[in-house]
Amino acid sequence: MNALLQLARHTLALAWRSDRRATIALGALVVLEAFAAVGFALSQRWIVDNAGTGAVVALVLAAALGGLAAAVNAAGNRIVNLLQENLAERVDLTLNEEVIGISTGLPTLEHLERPEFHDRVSLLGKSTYELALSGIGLARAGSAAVSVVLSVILLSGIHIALGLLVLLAFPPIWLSMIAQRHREAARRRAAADERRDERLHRLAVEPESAQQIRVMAAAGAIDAWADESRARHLRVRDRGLLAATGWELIGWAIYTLGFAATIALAISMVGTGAATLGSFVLAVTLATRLRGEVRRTVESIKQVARAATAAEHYVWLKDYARRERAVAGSDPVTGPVRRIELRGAGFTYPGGAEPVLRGIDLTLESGQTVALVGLNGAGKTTLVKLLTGMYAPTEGEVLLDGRPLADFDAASWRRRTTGAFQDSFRLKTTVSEAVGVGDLDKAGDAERIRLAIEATGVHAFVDRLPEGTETLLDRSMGGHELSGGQWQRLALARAHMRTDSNLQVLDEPTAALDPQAEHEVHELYAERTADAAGQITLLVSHRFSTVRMADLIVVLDNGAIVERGTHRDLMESGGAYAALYESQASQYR
Ligand SMILES: Nc1ncnc2c1ncn2[C@@H]1O[C@H](COP(=O)(O)OP(=O)(O)OP(=O)(O)O)[C@@H](O)[C@H]1O
Repeated sequence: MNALLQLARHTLALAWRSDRRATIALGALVVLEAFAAVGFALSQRWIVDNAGTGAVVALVLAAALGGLAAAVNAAGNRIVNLLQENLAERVDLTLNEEVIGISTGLPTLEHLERPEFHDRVSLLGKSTYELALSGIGLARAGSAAVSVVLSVILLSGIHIALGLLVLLAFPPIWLSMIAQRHREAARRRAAADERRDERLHRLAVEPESAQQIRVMAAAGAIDAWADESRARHLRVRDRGLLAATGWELIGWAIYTLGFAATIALAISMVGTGAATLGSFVLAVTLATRLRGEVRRTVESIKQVARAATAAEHYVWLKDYARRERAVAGSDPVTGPVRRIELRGAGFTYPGGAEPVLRGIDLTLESGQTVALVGLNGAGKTTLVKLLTGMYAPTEGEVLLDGRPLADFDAASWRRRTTGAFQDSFRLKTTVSEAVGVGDLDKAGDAERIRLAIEATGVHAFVDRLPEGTETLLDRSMGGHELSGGQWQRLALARAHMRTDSNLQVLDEPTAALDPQAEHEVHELYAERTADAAGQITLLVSHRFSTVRMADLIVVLDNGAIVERGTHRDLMESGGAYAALYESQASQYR
């Protein structure tokens, strides 16, 4: 009962937030429907019993009542369906916004590593229709119940056995609830395969992946993997559906037998004179309608049960966000941070068996450029994620001027960080929007955007675009497409927007640039580090010509720091760094 009330509260609030007028209109129509059903049956009895008695007024009133009830029923149904569609679309939008808000409002990105989070978001996304209609489903179940009670009172007046017909409603209702549980459990089991299927199939139509898939002639294989996942999730869902249908059929078989017995009883009562013909018509009309009411109740219950599962995902997501926010720090990062430290820091990804970072002790001082080097998979990007507060270390801590990063409000630390990354995302907006978003406070400042564009060399190709910085970067919308290197430069300009950052991270953002361009970019950031008070630059690169300029070079191997020092120190010590540097330099020679 408590869960039902919670569901009603959540879904009504959602519907209310999405479209007030539609919610009120639907509520009013559902109440009218409850009385229309009984009104129609009563009018039938009065018409039959008064036919041929000369009671014209009674006949006219009975006919008017019948007509009105039938009209409310027919028109009501149609309007309810229309309003429901409309409301469902709006609730869908509201829910999407809320889920995005929950995801982006979380202090770290840890939730994105959790399959359960993705499963619940995707199941919720597929159930917004049910969730939108569940408030109305509950109201309809209530209205059907009122209608059933009124029918039972009238039927019992004819014969108590007819009144008991209502008991027959319980097997289909109860068994349909069991059926629904089977369906939901199957959907839950199928969710991961369903996501994989969708994701793989999407690869074929997204421009970034479609080309590479064709070059490798891998479309068939990827399609086959997607099909395997589809076959698996459909098999699981079909099995659930089969079990559910079986339970529902048993319920309706019991009901149909009872219904046939009732009609037989009503016929025999008219035969023995125990009931008038009008009462017989009333009994048949009510019994028939009762079947409709039971069916309506069963449908509403199904809808509500589906919505209850969706609401459970919704409540889970909200609770998850609340729990995460409750343990997150709230102190704002104010003045420039002079020292960022990692102390005994280790990290294991959620669900991961092995730590990918262990025992990291490292201090970054303001004014320093620190380079991280190491083989693929050594843990460089993960270290960056800890420093930018995307993940909290699972061991040890990150300190800002001696205080744990966990004490600070994550958003305020992010406002003090900036960066460009190896897999920078392609923001397909206008050039100025794609750059301006690097510092939202200055996103409308054309002068600031221009400076960022010029400093990073983006103007060299943007000025040749048909509408300059107002050019739309989206081919699918008739806009312009950039090359891989141009997209990377745009990401660098975005990172350049923020002038009051404390930590700037360059995590291989120049892989697609030519060596000369890369060199210029790193010089630019080194200048920024020297100029701005409190600026710390963290550089991840595989190009040693760039790395050698750093004040401190840190070599990571298999999640641990194995060497640190300046280029000269490390070359003199002749360790891992010197070997890596030599092997790259000899290739150039
Ligand atoms: N989101 C993730 N979930 C689980 N494991 C991950 C995740 N991201 C990275 N890893 C694992 O963590 C280890 C370190 O990865 P990381 O990206 O930090 O390495 P890297 O040194 O930056 O490598 P590269 O030079 O290839 O960019 C790898 O073994 C990788 O498989």
